[in-house]
Amino acid sequence: MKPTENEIIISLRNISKRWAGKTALTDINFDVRQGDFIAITGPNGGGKTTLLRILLKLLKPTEGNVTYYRDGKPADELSIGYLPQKNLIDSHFPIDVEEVIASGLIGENLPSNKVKSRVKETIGLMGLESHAKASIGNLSGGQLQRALLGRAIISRPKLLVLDEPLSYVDKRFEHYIYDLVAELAKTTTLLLVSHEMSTIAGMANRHLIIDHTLTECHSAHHHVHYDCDD
Ligand SMILES: Nc1ncnc2c1ncn2[C@@H]1O[C@H](COP(=O)(O)OP(=O)(O)OP(=O)(O)O)[C@@H](O)[C@H]1O
Repeated sequence: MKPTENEIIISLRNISKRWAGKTALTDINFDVRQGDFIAITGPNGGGKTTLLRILLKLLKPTEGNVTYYRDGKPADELSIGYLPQKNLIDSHFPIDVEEVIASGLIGENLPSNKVKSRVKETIGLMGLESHAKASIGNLSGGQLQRALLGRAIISRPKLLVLDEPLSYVDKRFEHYIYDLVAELAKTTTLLLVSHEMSTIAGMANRHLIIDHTLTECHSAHHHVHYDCDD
């Protein structure tokens, strides 16, 4: 599939990142367009998470610029839902599933009854009804992953950034997440980091390999070798 011709919502220009002299990313340039479903893959340590964090403005690049656009004009903010890699979460933080999911609505200024109904709906969507009051430290890896995915989607963001959404999720729920992502892709711009060759990356319309530099592939069969087939 060809990239969509819709308007640009994020542009990255000449992004480089170095940590203590070690280069994580070199001269990355790309645009995210509204309606894109972008799958990002690449070897361990290639810089995928670093790139996502720069794109989310959680991390400053050593060089280069990230610009958000709304209605074609540069904007300070963009509504983004983010599912981080599970190992970036402190699961000892004393917070329960309902609170984690509700925290995805911070800044939305919704009335409390609306917040309640959205939380309930999202908990149902994530199959976490029986764990709503469980502290996140007592969840299995897959349950925590679902709670974090619920937090990422509850605000119905314009862009959803998913870093390895299938890690820790069991086979049964994996299919459920495929279907959910397919459904979300109809209305939401998606950026998905996925290690392995997977059906989920096959749903994307653009495929990027990040191995310190960026390569955009024009077929979806590159995941095994981290190399474009074409
Ligand atoms: N906070 C940090 N301080 C120092 N170096 C870092 C930091 N975060 C990442 N790095 C380094 O930057 C490089 C890219 O890491 P990053 O986590 O972005 O890769 P990745 O492609 O997401 O890897 P993985 O597939 O293992 O998740 C690695 O060499 C890593 O050690």
